[in-house]
Amino acid sequence: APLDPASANGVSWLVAAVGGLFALLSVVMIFATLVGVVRKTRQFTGNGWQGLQGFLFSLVLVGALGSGLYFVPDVFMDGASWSEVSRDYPPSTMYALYAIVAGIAAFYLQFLLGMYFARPKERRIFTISTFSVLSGMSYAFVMFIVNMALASDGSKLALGAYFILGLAFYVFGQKLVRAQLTRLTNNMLFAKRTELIGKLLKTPYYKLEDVGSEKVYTSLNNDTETISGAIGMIVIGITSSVTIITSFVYLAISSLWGLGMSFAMVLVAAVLLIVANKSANAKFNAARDTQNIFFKYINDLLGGFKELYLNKARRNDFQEDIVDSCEQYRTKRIDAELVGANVYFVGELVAFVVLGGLVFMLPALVSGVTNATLSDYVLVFLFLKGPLDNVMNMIPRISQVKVSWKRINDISEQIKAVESEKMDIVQEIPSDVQLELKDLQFSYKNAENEKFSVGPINYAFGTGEIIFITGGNGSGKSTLAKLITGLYKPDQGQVIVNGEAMDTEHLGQLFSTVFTDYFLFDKMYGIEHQGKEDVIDEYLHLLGVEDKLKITDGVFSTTKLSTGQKKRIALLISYLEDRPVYLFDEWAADQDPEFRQYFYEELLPEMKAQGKCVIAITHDDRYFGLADKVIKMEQGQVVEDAEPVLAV
Ligand SMILES: Nc1ncnc2c1ncn2[C@@H]1O[C@H](COP(=O)(O)OP(=O)(O)OP(=O)(O)O)[C@@H](O)[C@H]1O
Repeated sequence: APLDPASANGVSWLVAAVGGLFALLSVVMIFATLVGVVRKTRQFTGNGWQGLQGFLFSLVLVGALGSGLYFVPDVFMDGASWSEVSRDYPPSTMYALYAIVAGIAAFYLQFLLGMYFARPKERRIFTISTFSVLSGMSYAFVMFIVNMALASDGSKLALGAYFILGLAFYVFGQKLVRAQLTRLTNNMLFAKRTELIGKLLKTPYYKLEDVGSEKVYTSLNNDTETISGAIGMIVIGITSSVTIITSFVYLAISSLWGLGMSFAMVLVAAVLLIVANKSANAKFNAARDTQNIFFKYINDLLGGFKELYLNKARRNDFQEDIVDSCEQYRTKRIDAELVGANVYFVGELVAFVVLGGLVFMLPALVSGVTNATLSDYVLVFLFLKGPLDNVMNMIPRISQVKVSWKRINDISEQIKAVESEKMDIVQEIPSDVQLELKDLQFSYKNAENEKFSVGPINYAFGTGEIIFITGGNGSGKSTLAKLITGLYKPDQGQVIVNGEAMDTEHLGQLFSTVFTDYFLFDKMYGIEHQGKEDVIDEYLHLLGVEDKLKITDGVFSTTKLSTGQKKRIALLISYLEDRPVYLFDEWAADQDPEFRQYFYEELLPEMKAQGKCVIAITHDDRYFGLADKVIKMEQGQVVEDAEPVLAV
């Protein structure tokens, strides 16, 4: 008989224990769901016709499962009835039955409750894991049925019905698990991305400069993808592990020795795989580092395309370097992939090694191993090839996820600003400001060769004044501007606003800035443009770009403008921002002489007359006379508080 009372006893106890525990867990879940319903954190969602379909379908499946269970003695225990089973078999058999029935009933109830009283964004981990396990067991079950059919001499139709039942549960379980997982992983990806973006947008400028934008880019893009991609693999791996474990239980009935031997071999293979994988990973990491260099070259290639196009010698030199970098990547990559291929082979071979070991060695090692037992094992391991591959493939994925997860968290940690909360505080912006730079001091920490420091600087200016900052290239003008506007945090000293020291994070709210590397978004973010259409049109006209550009609902018709035109739009935007202090970093450098004159002689005085404080970094000594104060910089120091001389 396929299931004799003696060998069934142990399995029955196991089933009774697992089933009972599962039933208990389901009951706990039912209570949790009911508590949610009472507390109104869960609402009834019928899902209409689709919900009804789902219910009918689940009813059919549960019905099939119930009848399958009912006919177990008939098909698997020599045509016995349940009453005969309870009389002839050990009591554990009936306990197993009760546990299974209780488990199915409780789980089905919690499944329905969870379906009809869903909580928004619910993860349903219990349901997903159950279906994952169920699916894995069904796969193993299908294979046992085939084994039994091969061993039995009678009619195989009843076994065929179980075959179909097992298959149905396998497919249904997989479908459900994958659908849920797709949602789960994409939700996770969404959450991680938005979290990182949220953090990034609260990160002070100087922190991002320290971390480097490339790193953030790869984390946001590649690392999040790696994780979400791997989660699916890992869950499939878990389903497969269940199949393997279930099969092992089945094999234990057939021969404990065989089980021990296969278990040992699978274990050895897994350890081998982990070791091989470690070395593959180290090599992949090395390859990734060279890939980063290659990416930098691609950036240079596209960014400097014009310069390369115009000069053949430059092109050739550059090509040499970029090909060299490709070459390094190739070597490292081949190295890594060869080791990776070994890992793959180890994984692929596991099922065959176990199979061969059992067939050829087990009979020699243990006496009394029958051919029937061997063919049982062979069939099971042929079936298990897929699941074993899945589990073995899961191992490298886990380490990839670990690496990516660590990188995301590292970035997240690095950009996590201690003071980031301060960025959320909206302070009232005064219309009149007096700014005082007090012992302001700063030096670049990331400078590889020589360090550049600014300050200590003491200076005061405010509303109704035009301040020019001048000085040679690299004298620290832009650095000072970044300090004043709070883009950089001073190492020492403070910026005092209307008599009170202000946090670096809050300074930015006072300023409307146009830096030399101004970035023009294709939309007027953060600007209330409604109702200002007339003013905008007037300014577009004044700035001479009215034919070039239309602004509809704050969206620019194009950003393909000349450098000078872009700066003019920047001026318009800073005008609309209407902050008490304007800061222009060599704004006029890109403008034609007429407009330059218009900027210095009309616009700046107009801003001043409106009660703004205007700070301009400039080399235009012709217009120095217009300034109320001129700060001259040399090697990071203010050298001269030049009283303006009127230009002639
Ligand atoms: N991100 C940075 N990291 C390290 N050093 C920097 C950085 N930015 C600028 N520096 C250094 O600081 C010095 C001053 O640069 P800054 O841009 O303030 O000069 P500048 O007076 O505005 O010059 P220019 O007239 O050429 O715009 C330079 O010598 C430069 O090497």
